[in-house]
Amino acid sequence: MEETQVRFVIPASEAESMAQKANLPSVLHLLPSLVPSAQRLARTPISNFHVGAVGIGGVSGRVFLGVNVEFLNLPLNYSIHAEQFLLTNLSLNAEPSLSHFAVSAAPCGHCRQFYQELRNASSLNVLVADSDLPTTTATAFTPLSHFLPHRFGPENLLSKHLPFLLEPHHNGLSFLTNSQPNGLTTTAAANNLDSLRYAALDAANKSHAPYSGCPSGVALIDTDGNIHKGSYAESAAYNPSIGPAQAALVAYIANGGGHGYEKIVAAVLVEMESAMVKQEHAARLLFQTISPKCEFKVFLCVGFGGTKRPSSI
Ligand SMILES: O=c1ccn([C@H]2C[C@H](O)[C@@H](CO)O2)c(=O)[nH]1
Ligand SMILES: [Zn+2]
Repeated sequence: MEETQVRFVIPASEAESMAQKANLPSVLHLLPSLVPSAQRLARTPISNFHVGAVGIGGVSGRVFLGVNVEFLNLPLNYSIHAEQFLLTNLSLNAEPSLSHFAVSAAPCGHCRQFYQELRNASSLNVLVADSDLPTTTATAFTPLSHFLPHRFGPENLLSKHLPFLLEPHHNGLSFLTNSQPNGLTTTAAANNLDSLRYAALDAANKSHAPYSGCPSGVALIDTDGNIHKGSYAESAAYNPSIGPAQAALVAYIANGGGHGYEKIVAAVLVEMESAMVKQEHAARLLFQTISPKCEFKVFLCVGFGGTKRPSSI
């Protein structure tokens, strides 16, 4: 498919007309056709292996893209998989469900696990749009349960009455009184400190952290004065979780925030004072490494923490 500037979120009406123009029978067929365009947006300084994932929102019909992102000079577990990027992109655009997605290579075990956080995990339709596969396999959506038949998931730990990933969350967090640290020194960032703090608090309130009860959020600002925010999202299996700093970088990339990261001038993390799981050191290291001049501040909050911890046996 011809493209120069495919965007990370495509409105439903535009997706419909793209499908019609390309003579495709439905928007579902558009998903694999956009995978190569998504792949070109991947940021892979380490592997040079470009993964693209393209999904459709179950409620709005919008089409969302995801790409893999690797960071030089950091451990590999700071990387973001295309499938995780895709879910983060849905979350930051308040899309409450994903029904189908196409991806350029078979999703790894870690992504199969991360997708268990969705209420419709078993019936989520996946298409591996790998041009090396026989066409029969390459054109069929298959339920995620086929890729991960014997699953470990949220219901092993929690009640299904709690919100799943992508469903609306409000963690009831507010700032600790008198928790104002020194202001940021960069003028643009200092002028926007309140907006940044509240954007990070909002992101923390939307965080999916039912397993630890330690939600968090990050907001960052770039040299154009644009604010990008991201919410921490946990997995029942812990390790495929996505940190709040990575989630904010997904927003930065998806909003067209520029090629490198040196435009990021300040970042604010909001997390709970009493948190057992803290993001501060990991987030600071990430921003320091990718944008050495970026100022990084932490604001503590209090609150219910959103969801219940798993009960012990
Ligand atoms: O399911 C997968 C497997 C791998 N990758 C990325 C991670 C890394 O950037 C590169 C090589 O593993 O591909 C994904 O995005 N999704
Ligand atoms: Zn993966």
